[in-house]
Amino acid sequence: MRHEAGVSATAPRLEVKGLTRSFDGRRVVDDVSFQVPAGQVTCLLGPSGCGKSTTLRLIAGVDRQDAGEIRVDGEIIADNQFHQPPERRPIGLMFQDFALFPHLTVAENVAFGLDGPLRRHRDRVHELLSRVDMTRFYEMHPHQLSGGEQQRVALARALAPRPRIMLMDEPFSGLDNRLRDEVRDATLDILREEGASVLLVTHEPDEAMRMADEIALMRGGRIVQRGAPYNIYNAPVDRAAAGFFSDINVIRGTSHGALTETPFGEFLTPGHPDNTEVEIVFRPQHLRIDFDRAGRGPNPTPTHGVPARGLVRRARFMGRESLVEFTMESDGSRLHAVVPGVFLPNPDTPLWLTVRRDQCFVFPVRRGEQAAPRG
Ligand SMILES: Nc1ncnc2c1ncn2[C@@H]1O[C@H](COP(=O)(O)OP(=O)(O)OP(=O)(O)O)[C@@H](O)[C@H]1O
Repeated sequence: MRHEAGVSATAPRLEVKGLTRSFDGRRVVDDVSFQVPAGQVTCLLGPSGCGKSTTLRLIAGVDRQDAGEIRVDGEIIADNQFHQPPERRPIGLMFQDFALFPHLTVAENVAFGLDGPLRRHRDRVHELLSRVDMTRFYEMHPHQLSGGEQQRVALARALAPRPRIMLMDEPFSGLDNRLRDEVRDATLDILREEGASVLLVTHEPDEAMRMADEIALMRGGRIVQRGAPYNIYNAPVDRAAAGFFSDINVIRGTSHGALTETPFGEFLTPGHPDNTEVEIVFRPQHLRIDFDRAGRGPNPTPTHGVPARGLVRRARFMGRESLVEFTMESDGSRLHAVVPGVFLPNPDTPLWLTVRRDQCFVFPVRRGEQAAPRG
């Protein structure tokens, strides 16, 4: 590692600044900067192809950036001149195709990244296997283990050299749903106990919300938003960021005097100049449903505004909740509601809908963006 004068004792464990990488003239990682503090989990979250894995590969050192720098505990491991080889970086890797070596036993696999033969590392290997609850498999070979067990051995192997940072690229995607939650939580506990900082790549918002202290949302090679899961979910920077975490409803209107008229009454749209088109975005769980009483709905309230009538298009039971799709009488647009438990009204049932005002996000309409679907 290149040592520099003035390295701060409180430097982040991992710091990435202005990282850029192009392939065939296309920037797939574009000026990416973020930090991972010691002992914390940061998730790079984004759709397929947005540059998450490439970012991870640059940090691992298996690929080289065109520009930018990477520091660990304040010390440069890669910049425009210097490139520390991957095996010298204090970084552990767990990738999707985490394949264990089939001809080595579980213990030999775990000892693989340590210098010298297994007999010199028996204590450390035992400690790691006990931590992942796999000591009884010590002498076995990978083909004798289930997917989840192999995953745990892979974690023990990655942890063996005591990496300061663990890079994980969709490491749980090969596991079935129930096993995944279990392995995910156990892995996180172990990584925290070991004091490793984690950078996890995933395209699944649920996984990021479950694991991350901080989420860095990526799109088109750039980080578009960073923050704690709660903040990213509840204060998305734009419509796409809101829509990445759940279905969303979108109502369009034109702002006049910081107000926008909609079928649900007027919405406050401060900061949007007169005559700009805006989108009012909210999640399906914030669309409230009331029964039709002789052609009337509930009275308007400050929290829910004015009710608007919709006809049920279809309703589906999803297990813990029901998803009801409406066609709005006012303009034929479609809205979705999520209702806890079982609620399966017949198609064409008229119902009244209101929107939780404090759960709405207002964004300017960008050129080329699609309008909400119509029924
Ligand atoms: N070695 C390469 N040569 C050319 N293009 C590449 C190379 N590696 C990645 N790319 C391209 O860079 C873009 C980003 O790829 P990357 O694997 O980083 O995305 P990702 O966000 O991890 O996606 P996924 O979730 O599907 O793995 C993609 O369009 C990919 O085709």
